[in-house]
Amino acid sequence: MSPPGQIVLLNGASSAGKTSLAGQLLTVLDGPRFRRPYFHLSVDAFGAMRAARPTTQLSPAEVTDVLTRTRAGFHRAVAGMARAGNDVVADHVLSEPWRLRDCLEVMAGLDVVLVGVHCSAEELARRERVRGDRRIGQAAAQVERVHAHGVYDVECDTTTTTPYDCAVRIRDFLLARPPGPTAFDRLRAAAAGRPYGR
Ligand SMILES: Nc1ncnc2c1ncn2[C@@H]1O[C@H](COP(=O)(O)OP(=O)(O)OP(=O)(O)O)[C@@H](O)[C@H]1O
Repeated sequence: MSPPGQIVLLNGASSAGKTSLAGQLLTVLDGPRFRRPYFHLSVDAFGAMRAARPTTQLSPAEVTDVLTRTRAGFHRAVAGMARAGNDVVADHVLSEPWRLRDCLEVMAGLDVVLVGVHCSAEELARRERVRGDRRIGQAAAQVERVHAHGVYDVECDTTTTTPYDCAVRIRDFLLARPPGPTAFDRLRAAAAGRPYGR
């Protein structure tokens, strides 16, 4: 079996530009320093795999259970791909604390690079209006919860930066990663009540 792959985990509100950035990353993470092709695993794509049964047939609690299982399965699929030796760009919305806790647990022992994908509230609302398939204001309402844990390895702001330039910023970070604990290391230590450096 190959050595485990790397997980580049993009976290940001809806419309922050995660999908666009992931597409660029798959192109930019190339060349002699990136010997294996990255895969893009998207939480939205996992949702789209579900049978399109009308949710009216399910109680609100059942809908919540389906969505929770979908996301828990996504976390395990991302970890499984990496454990099989694949490098992965995963995009997610860490808007509920359990999602991050679950990723910290199921991705234990793997190299995870946590990327904060930011965007201004005004630009999020503009994108929602253009897309037409998102409720206006939904993304801005998520922002605080999505970034509540406050720790990243690298961050980008898509408000005025193109997906390509954000991808180059992340590539440059990966090529010159500082030594020391990763964001996931620090979040795990904080969860265990022993913050790094104390
Ligand atoms: N850096 C950027 N600059 C300008 N527009 C962008 C940028 N990134 C994404 N967009 C636009 O914003 C919209 C949402 O982008 P995208 O689907 O990549 O976001 P997302 O974070 O994956 O959203 P969701 O979580 O809702 O699927 C698209 O119309 C896209 O073209």
